[in-house]
Amino acid sequence: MDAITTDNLTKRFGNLTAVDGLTLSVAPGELFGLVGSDGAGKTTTMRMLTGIMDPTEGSARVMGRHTVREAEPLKEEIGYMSQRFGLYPDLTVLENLHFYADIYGLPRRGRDEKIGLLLSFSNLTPFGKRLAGNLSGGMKQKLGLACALIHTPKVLFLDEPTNGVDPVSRRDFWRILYQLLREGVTVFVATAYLDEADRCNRVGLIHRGKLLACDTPDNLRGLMDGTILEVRTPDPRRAALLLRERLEGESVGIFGDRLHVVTRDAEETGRAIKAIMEGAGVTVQSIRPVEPSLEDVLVSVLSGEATR
Ligand SMILES: Nc1ncnc2c1ncn2[C@@H]1O[C@H](COP(=O)(O)OP(=O)(O)OP(=O)(O)O)[C@@H](O)[C@H]1O
Repeated sequence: MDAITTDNLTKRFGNLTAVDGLTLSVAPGELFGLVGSDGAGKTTTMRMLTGIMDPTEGSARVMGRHTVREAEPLKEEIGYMSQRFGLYPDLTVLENLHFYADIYGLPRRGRDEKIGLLLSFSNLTPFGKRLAGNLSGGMKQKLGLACALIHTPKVLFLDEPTNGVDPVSRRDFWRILYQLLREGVTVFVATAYLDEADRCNRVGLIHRGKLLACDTPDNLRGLMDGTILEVRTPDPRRAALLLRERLEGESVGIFGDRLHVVTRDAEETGRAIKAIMEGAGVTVQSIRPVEPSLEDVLVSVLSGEATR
């Protein structure tokens, strides 16, 4: 049995279709990433999968439970960390965990052991008595995760769990997720960070409610049409403006201090880039073909969508 299955899952708000005919399945123990920009439909998908919101059309099952007809028993199988996860800032770390233990009706016996385990698992043991409101952003996220795990769920839903968290805490958070995976938990994570998507077993790219592609990160990279030329220059912004204006039909993206140009003819385009930039007095440090990143794939799939 799959951990998650959806069939034509759809949600409309008036004229707006927030989630449009989503059909996918996630295997038990899999780490699945739902990737898309703001407003793509990730949160709405999560709300339907966790039984909080009913679909307008279609259906979903999680651990075999129908998300509408069996919403109550479903809640025992899943943990959900939403974007505005309900931590109580005036309660301590320990009190927050006890609060969630009460909500899930965790028996008194064994409760302290479970909370102790979760605290050490999330590296929060020394902070048990600190008010949640006084925790750093990264620690808040870890406490949120610990609370979502209080009842030992089989499937964990995380909605942009590391949004706004510093890189070190993000890495820490992912280390904890990998540990959960080793324990057999299925993780469904929504993220706008493509480096995080790259850590998933499979990734679904969602845009305007539609699933545009769904595969392993490697196979998604294989979807790239053409070669990526990486251009290094001290002035990437000016170079991008110039190349966008002068290179016909090629897509030009800025990736930090580099440009990525997608082309079907690497040699010819490489020569053209050099001539255009040098002609305009913009220094070319190097031009070389590179492996596409997931971000390249997303940009390429979305630009294909835009011209459709
Ligand atoms: N309750 C609602 N009523 C009306 N429109 C809504 C509602 N919830 C979401 N939407 C709209 O549905 C679309 C998808 O929103 P959703 O929150 O699912 O996207 P998202 O990918 O999670 O983005 P974000 O990360 O910004 O939350 C958006 O256009 C949003 O404005």
